[in-house]
Amino acid sequence: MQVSMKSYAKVNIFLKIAGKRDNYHEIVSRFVRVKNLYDEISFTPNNDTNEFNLIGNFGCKVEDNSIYKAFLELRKYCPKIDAFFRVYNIEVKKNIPEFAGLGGGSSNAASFLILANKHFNLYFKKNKLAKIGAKIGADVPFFIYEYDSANVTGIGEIVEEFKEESLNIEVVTPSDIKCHTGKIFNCFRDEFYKEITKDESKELLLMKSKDILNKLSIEQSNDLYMPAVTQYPALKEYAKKNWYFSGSGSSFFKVL
Ligand SMILES: C[C@](O)(CO)[C@H](O)COP(=O)(O)OP(=O)(O)OC[C@H]1O[C@@H](n2ccc(N)nc2=O)[C@H](O)[C@@H]1O
Ligand SMILES: Nc1ncnc2c1ncn2[C@@H]1O[C@H](COP(=O)(O)OP(=O)(O)OP(=O)(O)O)[C@@H](O)[C@H]1O
Repeated sequence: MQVSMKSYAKVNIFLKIAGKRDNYHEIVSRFVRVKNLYDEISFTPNNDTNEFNLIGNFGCKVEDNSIYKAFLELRKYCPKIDAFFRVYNIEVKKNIPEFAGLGGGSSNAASFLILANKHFNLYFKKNKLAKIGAKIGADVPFFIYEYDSANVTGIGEIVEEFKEESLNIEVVTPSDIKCHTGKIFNCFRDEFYKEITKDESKELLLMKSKDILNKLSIEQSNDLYMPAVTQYPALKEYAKKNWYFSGSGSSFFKVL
């Protein structure tokens, strides 16, 4: 018996900083799922290692993997999953590039929690799964709710569905530039710090994604763009008209 689900990428139509919270930043952002770019996560039988077994093309050790971290968090609420994952594998067909501003690791963690919630009949509600997910990464709550478009605030834990037409998004990820999220937030804090006003925030959160991109430049739409270009100057070569920057990068995207 096999269970599986798609683990989508996301882009940030806009990402503005609204304040600081310890060494994190409060954000005001529109997240949109990219329906044609996803990993596939499955629980598959025949794990003969008698321990947690994660199969997939990752750039990090198992103990640093967001899926493993999600497993450890969920096990606190449901110890029986330990025995299950000694005889079942977690297999991930990776398509989302890492360090790309596409939420790959966060999306995988959320998909693991959603799949396990169903498979083990835990009946945890979305807000409980989102609370568990928030401990693993700031973007995990967005993926837990499974909205196509959402307004995300707080440090990523406040997720409100935004109803709009389904968007067709094209993504380009420079293969040779790996953007470290923490490094880019720190550069923003040190060299580019400013906070969005309440009025501007209110206006953007009400606007359709296409209208936002027609109104704002790449620099205006994402506060992390200039810090990213400062840290990784080679990004400039990829900046083209009507292309925008997702999260902390390195990906650019276009709404078709
Ligand atoms: C840039 C975004 O991807 C936008 O969607 C998110 O804000 C970042 O989400 P993420 O990659 O899941 O971030 P995490 O892995 O939780 O945090 C990585 C590092 O980014 C910085 N960070 C992250 C999120 C946030 N709201 N403020 C921050 O300052 C912190 O230094 C943190 O140590
Ligand atoms: N399941 C996973 N899939 C991809 N990367 C993962 C995973 N678990 C941990 N990581 C690690 O997380 C780090 C960042 O990867 P991730 O893909 O989440 O960054 P990102 O694409 O920049 O996401 P974001 O949009 O949140 O910044 C890398 O070191 C990567 O190896």
